[in-house]
Amino acid sequence: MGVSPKIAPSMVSSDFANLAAEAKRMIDLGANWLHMDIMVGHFVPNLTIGAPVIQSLRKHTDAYLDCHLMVTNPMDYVQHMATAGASGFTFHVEVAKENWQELVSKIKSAGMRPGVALKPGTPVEHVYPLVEGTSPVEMVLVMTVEPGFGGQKFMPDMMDKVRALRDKYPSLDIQVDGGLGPLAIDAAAAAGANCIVAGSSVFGAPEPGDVISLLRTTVEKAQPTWALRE
Ligand SMILES: O=C(CO)[C@@H](O)[C@H](O)COP(=O)(O)O
Repeated sequence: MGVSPKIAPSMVSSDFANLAAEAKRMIDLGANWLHMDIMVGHFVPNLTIGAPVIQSLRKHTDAYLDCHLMVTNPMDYVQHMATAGASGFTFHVEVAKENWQELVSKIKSAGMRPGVALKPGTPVEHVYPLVEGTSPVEMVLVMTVEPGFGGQKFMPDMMDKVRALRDKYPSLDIQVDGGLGPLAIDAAAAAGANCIVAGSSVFGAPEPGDVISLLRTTVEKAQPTWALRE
């Protein structure tokens, strides 16, 4: 199995006034990626950060900045995010429509890694063409809450999507995001997720490093079972 666990604290749960220090703390505690939620008041009813904050953070870290764009017009943000120093650019399939190939090419040409996300109500089949295209995405993000806010409850029904993706694409990065922590990780890892986003469970823990390492070891233990199931 070629996919390694990638644990990505969701920085929307961090202290934004101390973002550089929070980012360093997470990487020092064993995080692989930093998950950056870009919300601009449409597509989701919340506002967080944009390219200027990514640019500021980039001056303080060389970590992989895994950017999830909850926007209706992802194409408009590709160059801004690349210039700011984003590493991954994940857009939503619900807004990608027929121009997704151009969007993926643009993301790659700008030097970022493309991913596609789907909301809880979106059938998993909608992302298959983007994984199988001539210029495919490199990660699928299965939302396990309605996007927009941290601290919501994990939706176990979404694991059918993760299982379907893992059975179809053994070496694809499959990310889950929303309500992940010590209680939900067993289900997510067993289904086949290897990229784990966790906000409140990490930042709210007395020992965030213990949560990061539990998330990682649970994925590592589940990995050998993925190829064995019927
Ligand atoms: O993108 C989102 C929500 O839209 C997530 O990244 C959450 O911010 C994760 O937070 P928790 O559910 O882990 O608290």
